[in-house]
Amino acid sequence: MRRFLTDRARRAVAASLRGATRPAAPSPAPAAALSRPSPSAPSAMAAYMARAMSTSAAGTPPVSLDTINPKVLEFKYAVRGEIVTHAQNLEQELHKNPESLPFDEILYCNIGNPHSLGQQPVTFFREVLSLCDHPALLDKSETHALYSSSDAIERAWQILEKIPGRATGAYSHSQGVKGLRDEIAAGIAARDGFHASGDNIFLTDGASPAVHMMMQLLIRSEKDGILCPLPQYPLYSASIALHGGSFVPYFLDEETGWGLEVDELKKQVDEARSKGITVRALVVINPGNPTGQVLAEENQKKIVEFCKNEGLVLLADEVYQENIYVEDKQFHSFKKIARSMGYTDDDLPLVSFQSVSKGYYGECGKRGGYMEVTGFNADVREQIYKVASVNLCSNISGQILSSLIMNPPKVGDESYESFMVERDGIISSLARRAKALEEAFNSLEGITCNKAEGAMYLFPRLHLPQKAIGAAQAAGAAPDAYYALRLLQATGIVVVPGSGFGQAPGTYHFRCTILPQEDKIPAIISRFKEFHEKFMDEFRDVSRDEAPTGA
Ligand SMILES: Cc1ncc(COP(=O)(O)O)c(C=O)c1O
Repeated sequence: MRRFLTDRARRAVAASLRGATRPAAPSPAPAAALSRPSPSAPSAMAAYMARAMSTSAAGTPPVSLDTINPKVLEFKYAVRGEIVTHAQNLEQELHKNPESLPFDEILYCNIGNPHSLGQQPVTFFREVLSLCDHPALLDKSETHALYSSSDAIERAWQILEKIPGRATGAYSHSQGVKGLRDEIAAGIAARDGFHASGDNIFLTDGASPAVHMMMQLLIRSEKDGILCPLPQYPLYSASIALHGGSFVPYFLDEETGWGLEVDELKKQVDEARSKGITVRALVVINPGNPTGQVLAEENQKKIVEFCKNEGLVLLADEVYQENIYVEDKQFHSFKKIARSMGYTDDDLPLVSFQSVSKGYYGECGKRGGYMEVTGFNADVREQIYKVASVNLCSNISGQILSSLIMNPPKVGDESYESFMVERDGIISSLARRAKALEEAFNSLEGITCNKAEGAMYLFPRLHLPQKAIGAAQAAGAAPDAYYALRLLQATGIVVVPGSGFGQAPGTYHFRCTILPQEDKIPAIISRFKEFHEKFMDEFRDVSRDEAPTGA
């Protein structure tokens, strides 16, 4: 079993998550462009502006790749990368000339964006949101006939009471509306069985800004390192690069179902420290993206213990907490695990990220989410608040939705039954889609695929023939990117090459969401199979009997 990779291999993978080209040092701007105009000289100001708006005297534009922040050039973001851009171009081509391609639609399996693939919003949530946004409807008699349950109307009233001025168009407190934070805290306490406080909640425009905020807080220079899983969701590598820190990878073990081993964490921390890196935090994504594993409670305990012993902040990305598809696994928040071990706020700095974009709700476009920040002292908390206040506040619809997902209808509420039918319908359908795709991938020559225990993705491994690897190299592409591009061109199916998430050297994967609607899955599977079989036939360099098949 592959456990630990060599130092060189690890560096190569971490580097592959950055852009291929590091910018040259910025060339000095011509002295004339740098001289500041005197405020008392309007004509000099006009000349300065004219210069700044056009190209410099030397003919170089005032802003070029050589002069923008090199940290921006440094990272890659594969889930919206080149394959997706190519897919969008093909989509335009299809609009113009539907007969021009061998398929009639592009199937975006690249990103966890459920509503874009036809998932319907949860009625209760949308009814409450719409009433909060247009409170005049609350006073109309027709509203009761139009809205499916009176508790949605009642909930909208309750929420508006919590919002100062009942105004969803006003800025709120920079951590979010206090009454909504208290509601979220009550939801966390009900989920975990341990106290939670609204004062520890920071409402954000999705989990992404919350992650950026923590990186901004923790990273002082490239000497500060953040331990992240590989494969990882590229928000982490991108955010660390943007904030000028060091990405310290730890590998998940594919052979044990993407297991997270504390020995591996320890080895990476020691290695980073030996190079003068101060490791500040450990990122754990549970359930995993792109890998779909759900951590076992005992494993989580070891991780908490490790953070405590090593003095690390635990950054727990728990955005897929509602997406569990197997009976023998359950979601446990890291805060619950830490509290059940007897650790209090004084023992362990821990941040949990949650989002309205995932779960059964999948409301990515509403941009809602929060982080629960515990175990930081008051001085540091004040600084986190200051960082949050630079953005004034997160959007109010996202705040309301965050409170709703953490406090959905309960037994006895009028809307409870219909809500549960919608909720369970979505989760059980996702489970069926995950299983159907996993079985299809595993039935193919040259593909092995771990189960998606949770989240929204499968991350199959491609055992590519040497000839295919050679063809990719000749085309100047990573082998998995070459495969993904050929798949797109032949079928219209968009997946993300594994190299965008980081993978053990010499292994190739792709990430495919389980999100296309259930009635589309058989067609996707048959299109995929047809493509894959032809691809293997084109490049096969071993006999069919020797090639590995499904796990
Ligand atoms: C693991 C993980 N964390 C965070 C996010 C960010 O989600 P959002 O900013 O939409 O809340 C995503 C999105 O796919 C994700 O997969």
